[in-house]
Amino acid sequence: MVAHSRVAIVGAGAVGASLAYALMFKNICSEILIVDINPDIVRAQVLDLADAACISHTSIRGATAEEAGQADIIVISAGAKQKEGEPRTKLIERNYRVLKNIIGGMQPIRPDAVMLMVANPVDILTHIARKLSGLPASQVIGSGTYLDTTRLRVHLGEVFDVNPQSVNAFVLGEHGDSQMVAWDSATIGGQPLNSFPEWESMDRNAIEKSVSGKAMEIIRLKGATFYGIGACAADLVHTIVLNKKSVHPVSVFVEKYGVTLSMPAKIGWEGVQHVYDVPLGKEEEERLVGSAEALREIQELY
Ligand SMILES: NC(=O)C1=CN([C@@H]2O[C@H](COP(=O)(O)OP(=O)(O)OC[C@H]3O[C@@H](n4cnc5c(N)ncnc54)[C@H](O)[C@@H]3O)[C@@H](O)[C@H]2O)C=CC1
Ligand SMILES: CC(=O)C(=O)O
Repeated sequence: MVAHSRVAIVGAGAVGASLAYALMFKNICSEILIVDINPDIVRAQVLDLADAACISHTSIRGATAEEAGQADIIVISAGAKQKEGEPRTKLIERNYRVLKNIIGGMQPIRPDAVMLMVANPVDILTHIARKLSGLPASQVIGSGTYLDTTRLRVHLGEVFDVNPQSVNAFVLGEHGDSQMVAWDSATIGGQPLNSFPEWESMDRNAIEKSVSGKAMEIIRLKGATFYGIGACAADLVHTIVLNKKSVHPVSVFVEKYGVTLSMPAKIGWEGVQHVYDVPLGKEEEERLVGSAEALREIQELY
């Protein structure tokens, strides 16, 4: 366990609770603070999670927004979620108000805190959180396409009969409808994916559709997604707390595109330490620019 590793989770619904559960069993945080506008949810989640925390080395308690502003890492998972058939961008008006309220309540935010946005639409809210919090861009990260990339790797792991963790392929751009897969740079064991015999027969459009549509399939079947993002967000917190300098696709302000979107980034104590420039084919670059444009249209409104 790391001594200075207090993590606040603002928004204690299904996503916040799944993150807390995944995080406590990593045994790297001294304390998890649970914050929500609904005091009954805070009490219920803390009571339930405390029974699990007893078997880990992390303590858990309810806290105020003001206390959350003094945590080392502040995760924001508060807000409305999509209904079946609704794009993530449809949530912006409601979740902008929620975010504004939360950031207002957390002031003064610790200047060295790292803020991790999870609520949707995550790229736009990450852009807004940076503006409202006044924190440097490198300290305000969105979970972005980490979850989509995980979904892609799970799918490719099945196609190539290999552990998904050994698939090096990224989903980039928006955590949403305009996202794209960087196929040309995808490798397994250092070997480009397009040199494998499976490449020709692989329906890449169908794979992209299945990856970007996975959230909606889960929402249709059980109303929400939470374990996948809980594990991804816990991994990002782990990377920050231990200064692991691991590379994950996260939402961050990217100079090259002038917007907040997902690119692979090296992550450690101070948040994003470096953003990598993935080599893209011409068509891929056009699609990523298209995703940036789609996001810019909305981000410019805030
Ligand atoms: N980035 C990603 O990959 C994913 C993002 N999400 C997003 O995470 C968000 C939360 O989803 P769920 O946990 O399933 O929803 P939920 O409805 O279970 O929980 C949301 C929580 O936010 C709280 N909340 C609302 N306004 C608040 C405020 N002003 N201050 C503090 N707490 C407030 C509510 O009381 C509720 O407990 C949604 O926006 C959803 O779309 C969900 C899955 C994946
Ligand atoms: C809900 C959502 O954003 C996801 O599962 O990808």
